[in-house]
Amino acid sequence: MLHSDAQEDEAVCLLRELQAASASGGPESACELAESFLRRGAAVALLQRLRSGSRATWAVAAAKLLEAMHGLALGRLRDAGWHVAGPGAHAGALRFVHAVTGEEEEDPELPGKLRSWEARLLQSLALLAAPGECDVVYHRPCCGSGILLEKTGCDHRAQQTVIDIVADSEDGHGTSRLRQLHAGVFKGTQEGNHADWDRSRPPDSMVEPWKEVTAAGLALLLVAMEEGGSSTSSSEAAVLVVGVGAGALPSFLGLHADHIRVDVFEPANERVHIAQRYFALAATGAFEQKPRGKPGKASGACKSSRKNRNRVCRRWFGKSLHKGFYKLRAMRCFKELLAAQVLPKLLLKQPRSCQILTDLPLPGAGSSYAAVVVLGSSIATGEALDLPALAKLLTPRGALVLQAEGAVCARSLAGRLSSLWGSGKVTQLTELDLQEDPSDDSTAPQVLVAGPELPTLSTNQWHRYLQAPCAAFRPGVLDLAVAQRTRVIHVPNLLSDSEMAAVKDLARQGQRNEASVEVRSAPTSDAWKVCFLQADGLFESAAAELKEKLTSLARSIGDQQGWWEAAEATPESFNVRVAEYHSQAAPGPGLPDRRHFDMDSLVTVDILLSTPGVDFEGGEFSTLEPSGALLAHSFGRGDAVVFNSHKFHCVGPVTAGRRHVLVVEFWRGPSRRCPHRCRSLQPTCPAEPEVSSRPGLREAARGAALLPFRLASVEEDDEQEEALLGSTPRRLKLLWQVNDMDDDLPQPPTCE
Ligand SMILES: O=C(O)CCC(=O)C(=O)O
Ligand SMILES: [Fe+2]
Repeated sequence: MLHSDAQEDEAVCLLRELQAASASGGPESACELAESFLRRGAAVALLQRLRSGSRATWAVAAAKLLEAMHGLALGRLRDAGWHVAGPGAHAGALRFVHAVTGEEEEDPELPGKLRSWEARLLQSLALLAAPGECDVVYHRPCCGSGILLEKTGCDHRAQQTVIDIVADSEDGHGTSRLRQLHAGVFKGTQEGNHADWDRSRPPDSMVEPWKEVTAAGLALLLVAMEEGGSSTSSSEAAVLVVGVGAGALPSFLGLHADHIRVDVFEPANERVHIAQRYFALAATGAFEQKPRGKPGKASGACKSSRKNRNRVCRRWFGKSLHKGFYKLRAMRCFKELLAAQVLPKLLLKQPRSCQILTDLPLPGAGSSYAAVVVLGSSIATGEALDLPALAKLLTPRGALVLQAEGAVCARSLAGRLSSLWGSGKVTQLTELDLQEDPSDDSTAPQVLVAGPELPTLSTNQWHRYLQAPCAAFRPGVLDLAVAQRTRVIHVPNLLSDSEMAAVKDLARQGQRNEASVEVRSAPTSDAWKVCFLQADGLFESAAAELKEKLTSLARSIGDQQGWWEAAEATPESFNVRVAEYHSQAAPGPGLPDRRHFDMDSLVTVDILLSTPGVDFEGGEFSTLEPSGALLAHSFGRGDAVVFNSHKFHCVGPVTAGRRHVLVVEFWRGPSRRCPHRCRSLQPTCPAEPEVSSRPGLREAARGAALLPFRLASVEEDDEQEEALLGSTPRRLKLLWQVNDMDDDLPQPPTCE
């Protein structure tokens, strides 16, 4: 990009201004000045000029300005006790340590007034200023072309920026590249409201934040319900996505639901161009601007079959993937070649293209959609949305799925949707967050779903329409909210001394197989070790009687307590999922997460094998009750606590000695023999011994294409009293679970 001397001067002038402010008014006013530069869109412009390198003076001034701004933020943080400890876990982040408390934070709070996004951006400027770590690959300012993009009345919303961040990957092997799309003023690499694509993964993996997973999940569910309702219908199911963004949702649907037609309404050619060229969106349609160069360099999905990868690896390297491929890891040039040119062309499944529409289709013109999805910050405020027009595009059972930005926007959108179909046909969704304080959802992302025949949202529906076709069994667990109201049953003296000795002996045998031991306190310490006794069938072969005893105990308690529908409880569908021998030495973390639960299991039997107060101190087992209080359950050596696996439970830190427990989880699936806590809903787990030794079986064990996530829990938001009165929409909290089936398989080569 050409720039005039006037613009060149601008960088130098800004720098002088900043230096003068630092010298005279102190860091406070210098920080304010720096923030005002950022508010006016200076960061990307500075970075871009820095990269251009052709104008030495300009580049030097830009670098100095970025460094000076970064220095101001660091000075402020240092004053508050925070020091840089190194790169953070995420590309583009720094890790800070507090000198007094020792706390580690990627995003420590700056004291005083500096809590804005500008402050956060100031903190990450080091990355932007360090050559080679960050690249602006596309930038189109919306007004003006100087560093300061300010134009009266312009909020720079139309500005589009694509940046690449190159940083050390977590495993320390080379680098990983993160690509981000920012609409509007660049607010820093850590800011939430942008598309994030880790380019070592396929573009559909951009569907990760809760709101996107929710939109994708609802779209799939609505389509499946539609198809389920009229199997004779000849017309193909369709979804309309309003606004292309980085193309994450259409890419996802095109890959995981390639029988669905996906239309994308996007009148701005430039946005389609960005999604195609920089985010590998496969698109067709009568939009004007064709992408320049090769579309989507690293396009496609790493979901290709291992067989395919091996074929290509043999062709290119004369070796198969399993035998020695990883030795080539160090050869970066190979990796780059593989990632950029070989894999996309030869290996990867091509997603079905979406169709770009530059005008909304006319109602009744042959297009009706099971779901119309509106995501993205620029339209999420909803003002400009013609909801009645979108509503007319729905099939009779279809629904609108809208992202709302914050609670205020959600309320106003809900009001507008209610006027279409009545408040009973609108549901407001937020995240069921197990980690965070559940009382604070004012800033949580929200998704609204509304339609003339709004479907019931439940894990049962999800299972029936989307999971059942590719899962061998239904977990049949209680929804979380119901499970919290169940009781913990104390069974004194369940195991005799000799039975406990036998368990310890079993653990000694199990520990010989390194693969069946997991260090849960890693990387901080090795205080807490878990040995999976069911691995290789050890638990069932060497402890058959004990297994029988625990199974019948767990089953009868569950029956008695009503933890499942009587009709579901057949003896064949109640088996040991995992038998864990835990050993935790002081100082050990316990299991601090108060909302931890044993997902997908029905009953957990937890047997204490050490004497509290003698063998160990601390390590108290508690449950989080619906009242919000922690209820401690004291149990002695040989005793068991038996509880519904979906009830929240936790363990206090072990402060002295060593605590041993045997934790056995039962589920609807088959008895597992794999060396981990299995998450596969297939008849066999890919990591089971006989499966992993036979590649053919292994492919089969993965079964039909599973979606990468599923609906794990739906909780009614009972804090919302008006909802009960029927004056506001229903509010539900959704929890999504990752279906990471490939956990135990060798990872595909990392692409750059
Ligand atoms: O240590 C315990 O008593 C319980 C452990 C547990 O809940 C788990 O590992 O899931
Ligand atoms: Fe647990």
